[in-house]
Amino acid sequence: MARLADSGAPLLAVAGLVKRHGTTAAVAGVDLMVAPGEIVGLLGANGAGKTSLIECIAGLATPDAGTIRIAGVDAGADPRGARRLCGVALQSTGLPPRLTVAETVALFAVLHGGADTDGLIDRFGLAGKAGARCETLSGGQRQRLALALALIGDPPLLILDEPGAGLDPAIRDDFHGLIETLRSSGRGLLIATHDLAEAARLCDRVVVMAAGRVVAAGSPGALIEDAGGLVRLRVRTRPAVPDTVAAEIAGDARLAQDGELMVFSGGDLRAVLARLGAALATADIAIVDIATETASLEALIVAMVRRADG
Ligand SMILES: Nc1ncnc2c1ncn2[C@@H]1O[C@H](COP(=O)(O)OP(=O)(O)OP(=O)(O)O)[C@@H](O)[C@H]1O
Repeated sequence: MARLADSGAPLLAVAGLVKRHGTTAAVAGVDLMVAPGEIVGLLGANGAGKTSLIECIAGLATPDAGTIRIAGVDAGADPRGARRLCGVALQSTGLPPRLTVAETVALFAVLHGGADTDGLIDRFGLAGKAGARCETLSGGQRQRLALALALIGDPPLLILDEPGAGLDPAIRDDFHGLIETLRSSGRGLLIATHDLAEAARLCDRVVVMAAGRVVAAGSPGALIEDAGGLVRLRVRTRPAVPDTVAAEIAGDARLAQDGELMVFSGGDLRAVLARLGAALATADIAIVDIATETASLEALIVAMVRRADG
């Protein structure tokens, strides 16, 4: 694992992937990479093709075209070899209800290659539940067990489906901490999520899918920046800036002025900031407060998905 992580080669390289269900192209030509020590978020509306893509990568479905390489192993040529390098925690992977946590971990260890099963149970805070049947676990305990099972065989690539779904905020926070530890160990993680706060917190990059294609990719911050970054600029001065000067500062941006408060929106707000600095440098007017608002990742993705669907 460490050697693979150190090599810098992608842990996942998907190229030109197509997956059809009948006449529907659920995945219509997708390229995707995950590097060692990177968490990539897979976002998109219901039906965008995320599950179909993940099922192909996890070896649960056969693509109609394209290639998948996991830590350098071509999944088309060596599906079993590729599958061993990829740990998967899907929502649809049910836990065996009547088996205990320890029995489940032992069973997966037999199926996927030996592991320090007691160590894994401890590490995921499940030692107190080792003898409990899976059907009695809470949502958070189930998620932790699913992640522990995905790690059996020490795969360098992990695929997680909605990892924080249904968890209360404190437990979700702990769980996110666990995921970050896995990233620091050099693993690559691909996370499908509808939770944009989760994506913004965890992901180094996000890939947005719509209608089977990738419509945007980049770091959460870069996507917001590309989409215009600043959406509103609120400036309070003392005394108020005269109307005519305020209009010059606004340029092509909208301006709402109420005494000492000016709110600029809708134009090139970086240019507004520059003109504001220049205009006030020579006037006897002080800036009392300045606040910026940026687009949320959520608003941005809703807009992108609408654009791609329309
Ligand atoms: N087994 C199937 N048979 C027919 N069509 C399918 C099948 N599985 C998925 N599809 C279709 O493929 C498209 C992509 O579905 P997919 O489940 O991959 O999307 P998704 O992004 O995972 O959605 P969600 O967020 O709702 O889970 C949808 O139009 C869906 O109806």
